[in-house]
Amino acid sequence: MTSCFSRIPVIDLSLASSPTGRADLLSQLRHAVTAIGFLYISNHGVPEKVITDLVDILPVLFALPRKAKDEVELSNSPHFLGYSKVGAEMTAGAKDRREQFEFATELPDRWGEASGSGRPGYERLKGPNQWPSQPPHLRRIVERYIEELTNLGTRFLRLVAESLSLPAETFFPFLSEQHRLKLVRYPASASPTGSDTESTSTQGVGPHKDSSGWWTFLLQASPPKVKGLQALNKAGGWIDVPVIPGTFVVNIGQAFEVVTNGICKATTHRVVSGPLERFSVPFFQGVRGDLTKAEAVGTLRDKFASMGMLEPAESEEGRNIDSAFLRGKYDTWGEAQLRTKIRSHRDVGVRFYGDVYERYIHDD
Ligand SMILES: O=C(O)CCC(=O)C(=O)O
Ligand SMILES: [Fe+2]
Repeated sequence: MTSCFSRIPVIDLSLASSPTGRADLLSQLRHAVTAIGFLYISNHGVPEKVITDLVDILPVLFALPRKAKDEVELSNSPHFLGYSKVGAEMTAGAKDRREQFEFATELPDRWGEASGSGRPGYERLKGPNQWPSQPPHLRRIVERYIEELTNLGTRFLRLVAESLSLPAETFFPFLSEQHRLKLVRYPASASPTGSDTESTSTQGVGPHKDSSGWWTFLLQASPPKVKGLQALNKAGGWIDVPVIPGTFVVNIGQAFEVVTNGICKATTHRVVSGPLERFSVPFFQGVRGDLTKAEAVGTLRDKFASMGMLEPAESEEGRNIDSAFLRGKYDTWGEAQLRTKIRSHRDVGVRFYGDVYERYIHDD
């Protein structure tokens, strides 16, 4: 259950290799994943240069002329990869004020091959990136970062499993070969002189639970004076998640909430833009498209029940998880995912997914 937390814990992953620190780490992690759903990790093992290369290239990338950004527009891509301009996305019924480049693990488009016919439509979410030709080295830097975060994600999942008293590799069978990442820029919101931050703040991204992955590993790529990210506690309070250099913010996505029968909650969060421009890089660990609801909910239920984790008071909450995947009419994670993508990028839906477009748009 997401508790009434007032701060987000910082968990030092280097304790994992200390014989005395490991038990401490696992107990801190267990509390963070079952009671908060949001945490920072420090000493995470991703080389500093891999991170600084990415952070340094963001202002250069976003300073590209409009024409260069439009050449890699997301609407060209059946895989929903590429550039989206400010205002292209809506969350919680309002327009988000951010621009972004979306990339993923580089994969061939197997759906489009003759031998791929008959594959489900969601397989088409996998495919090649659209790489802008400038700045130089962008592709190398992003690919290196994806590689490191993929490995971090795997190491982290082992620890989470252990913290829940499960075998270390419990969550691996749910993973996809594709992980997605966004390079995001929130423009500074206009700030009339003398007015306070609250009245000039705008929706960078509205309140949401992450729907596109398993776990999210977020790099806040701006200095600590730049605020914006907030997580919602059980009392309805928005708790600041300030920039802490050297850390990633880690939070639970909806599929993980489903697989853990609601024991680990996907915590609602948002970004409120202020007077300073802000950059961030969320990395969404991918979930296997053919994961069914029955498998997602059933695999661990007996295990959790036998460990006494699904007590009667909690089980109802666990079974009523607020997840589009469970509530929707589609049986696989891949279909639920494709539907979400088409509904937020309708031009891509019309252009590449004509066979399901009408059904996905009108099925609420
Ligand atoms: O930019 C951030 O700090 C958070 C972004 C986010 O929550 C998202 O893209 O899902
Ligand atoms: Fe998010």
